[in-house]
Amino acid sequence: ALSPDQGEQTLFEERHLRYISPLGKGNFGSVELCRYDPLGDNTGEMVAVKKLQPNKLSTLEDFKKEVKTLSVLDYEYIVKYKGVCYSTGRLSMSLVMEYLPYGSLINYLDSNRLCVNTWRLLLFASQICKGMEHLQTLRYVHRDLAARNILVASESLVKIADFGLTKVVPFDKEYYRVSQPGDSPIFWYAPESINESRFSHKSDVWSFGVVLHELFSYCDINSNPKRLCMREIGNNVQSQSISMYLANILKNNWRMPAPPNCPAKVYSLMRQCWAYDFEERPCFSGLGNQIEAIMQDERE
Ligand SMILES: COc1ccc(-c2cccc3nc(Nc4ccc(N5CCN(C)CC5)cc4)nn23)cc1
Repeated sequence: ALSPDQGEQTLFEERHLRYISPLGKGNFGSVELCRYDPLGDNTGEMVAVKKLQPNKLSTLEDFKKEVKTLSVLDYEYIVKYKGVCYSTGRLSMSLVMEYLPYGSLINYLDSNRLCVNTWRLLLFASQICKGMEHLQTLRYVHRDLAARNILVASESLVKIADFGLTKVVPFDKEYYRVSQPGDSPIFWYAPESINESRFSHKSDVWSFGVVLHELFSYCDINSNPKRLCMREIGNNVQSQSISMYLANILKNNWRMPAPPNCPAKVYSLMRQCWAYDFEERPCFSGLGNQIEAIMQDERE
């Protein structure tokens, strides 16, 4: 169990957690929709329960760090932590979070592209940007910012989820270096993350630029970052050398093209996030200001 000094842990009793349906699977384990119904009369609240499957990649220790990370993050653009559930007998534990009814941003945009206009895409972008700004104030680096990890709470609210890869930047450094990269989402990675496993707020800004591209592509599978990069690299490249080819084309200043009908000012934001030199990339607060300015223009 997490010791009491690691923040208050609301304990959910497994016997009151009623399984309803699967919400998704990842290399960490699975997330299920449950109703927490201690009264047993179906009046309990719906919750998203992330069950840990300890395997070679993710251990109980990693999971406890993820729980700790989420439990200290209390912000409107970050998925809400509710508590933990220790399963009787079995070693594992579950993370209990608020349930966001609209699901992942990818599914939402793909099935609502006709009724989501530029202004709403910019609203979502500004919310993600504010969420990232909050993470930065706590010296957290997300390391896996991608549309697949953004959840939709309502037609006008999205939240950042999945802090499985999040790390705290040491107080005496400006970056976090990862030892074993594992199965990394390299198509969302900044060059220094691909080449040196170096992660910082500025590498999160690079990934934010990729999320902007996903937003303005309405998460269309045909313009998915992996597909666009692999088309440039050549689909017949062996898998172990893909990151080297990707690092090369980025070094030679190739970048993903603007999504169809993407406003020039928005594509310019993406290109700022994709500056090769991380010192030239904007910070999240500066990005937030630029997005709000473009929203003003879109409003008129
Ligand atoms: C990788 O998979 C997940 C799945 C769920 C979550 C998660 C965490 C924390 C809160 C939370 N709320 C929802 N809501 C949600 C709603 C609907 C759906 N889909 C409904 C339609 N189905 C066909 C697919 C899932 C998925 C998630 N998902 N969710 C995170 C990662």
